Amino acid sequence: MKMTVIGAGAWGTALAIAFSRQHEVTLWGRDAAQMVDMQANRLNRRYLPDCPLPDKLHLSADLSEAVMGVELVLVVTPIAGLRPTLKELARLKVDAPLLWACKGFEAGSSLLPHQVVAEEFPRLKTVGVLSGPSFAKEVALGLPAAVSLASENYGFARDFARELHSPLLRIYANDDLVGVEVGGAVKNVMAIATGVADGLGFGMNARAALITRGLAEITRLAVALGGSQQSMQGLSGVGDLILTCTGALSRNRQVGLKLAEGKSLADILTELGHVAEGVPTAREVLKMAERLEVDMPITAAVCELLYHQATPQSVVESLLGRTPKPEFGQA
Ligand SMILES: NC(=O)c1ccc[n+]([C@@H]2O[C@H](COP(=O)([O-])OP(=O)(O)OC[C@H]3O[C@@H](n4cnc5c(N)ncnc54)[C@H](O)[C@@H]3O)[C@@H](O)[C@H]2O)c1
Ligand SMILES: O=P(O)(O)OC[C@H](O)CO
Repeated sequence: MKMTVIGAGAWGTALAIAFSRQHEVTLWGRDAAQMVDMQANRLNRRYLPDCPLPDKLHLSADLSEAVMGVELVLVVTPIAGLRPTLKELARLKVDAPLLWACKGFEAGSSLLPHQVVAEEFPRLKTVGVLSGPSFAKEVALGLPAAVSLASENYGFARDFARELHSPLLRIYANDDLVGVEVGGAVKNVMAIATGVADGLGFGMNARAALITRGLAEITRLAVALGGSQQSMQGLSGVGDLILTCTGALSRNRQVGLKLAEGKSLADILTELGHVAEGVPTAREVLKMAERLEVDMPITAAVCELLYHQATPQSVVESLLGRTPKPEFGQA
C-alpha cells in the first residue's frame, strides 16, 4: 500500500519506520529544514535520535507531492495540529482513507479528534483512529506492540487493521471510536497525576490506587460520551493507562514528576521539547465532565495544579480528604 504519514515528530517518525517494513511510506514534516537534516542523516535527530530511518522511507516537506496518489493518509500531529492539517488536505482535495493517531480533546471546542474530522471531511466514511499503548522509541526500534484501529465503519477498521498489521505492530479492529479516543486522551491526564504522586514519594500502593481510580474516571466519561465500557478493558483503556502512568518514556508522566519537584509548568514544557497532550487536554476533559455531570476528581486535581497555582501537596491532601464512596457507581 502507498501511504503518507503526516507529522515528523516522535510518533509520526516511529509509525513511518514501522509501516515502511511492509508498505511504500512517505513521511511528511512541516519543517523543511528538519526534513533536509533527516534526509542528510537518515535520522530524526530532534524527536527520535536513537532510531535510524530505513533506506526505503521517503521524506518530504511538500504536502501536495506527499499525498499524491496515496491509498492511506495517517495524521500524526498533536491534536492542536489536526484541524489545520485537515484543512490543508481538504484544500488539496485529498479523498484517500484517513487515519489519525492524535490523542486528546481539541482545545477550545472540547471535541474529540473524530468530531474534528467529521467537521472538516463530512462526506468521508473511511476514517478512524489508531491508538493504544505504544512508546514511539520502542515501536521504531522494532520491539513488539499492539494497538487498536477504531472506526464507526467497522468494515474499514477490519480491512485496514489487517492491511497494517504485522507481528511487531499488532493491530486490533474496534468499532468503538469514542471509547478508544477517550481512553487515549484521558490517560495522559492520569499519567500527570501518577507522576506527581510518584515524585512526592507516595509509593506503589498509591500509584496502583490512582491508576485504578483513574480508570473508573475515564470509564465514566467514556460511557457518558457514548463509548463502550468494554474498550476500557482493552488496549486503549487500561493498556495505555498502565503504560503511560508507569513507563519512564512517558512525557506526561515526566510532567507530573517535575511538577512534584516544584518546577513551573512553563519550564517543564520548554525542557521537554515534545508535546505533553495531558496538559491542554486536562482542561477540556474537566469542562466536558462538568457539562455532563461526570465526577472526575483526579482530573480536577490535575487542573488545580496546572492552571490554578495549587501545590502538589495541597492537591494530594484534598484528594485524600474526599468523603469515601462506594467503589462502583456514582453515589
Ligand atoms: N510519542 C509517542 O510515543 C506517541 C505514541 C502514541 C500517540 N502519540 C500521539 O501522537 C501525537 C503526536 O505526538 P508526537 O510524540 O509525535 O509529538 P512530538 O512532540 O514528538 O512531535 C510533534 C510533531 O508535530 C509537529 N506539529 C506540531 N504542530 C503541527 C501542526 N499544526 N501541523 C503539522 N505538524 C505539527 C511538530 O513539528 C513535530 O514534528 C500526539 O497526539 C501524541 O499523544 C504519541
Ligand atoms: O509520552 P506520552 O506520555 O505522550 O505517551 C505516549 C503514548 O501515548 C503512550 O501510548
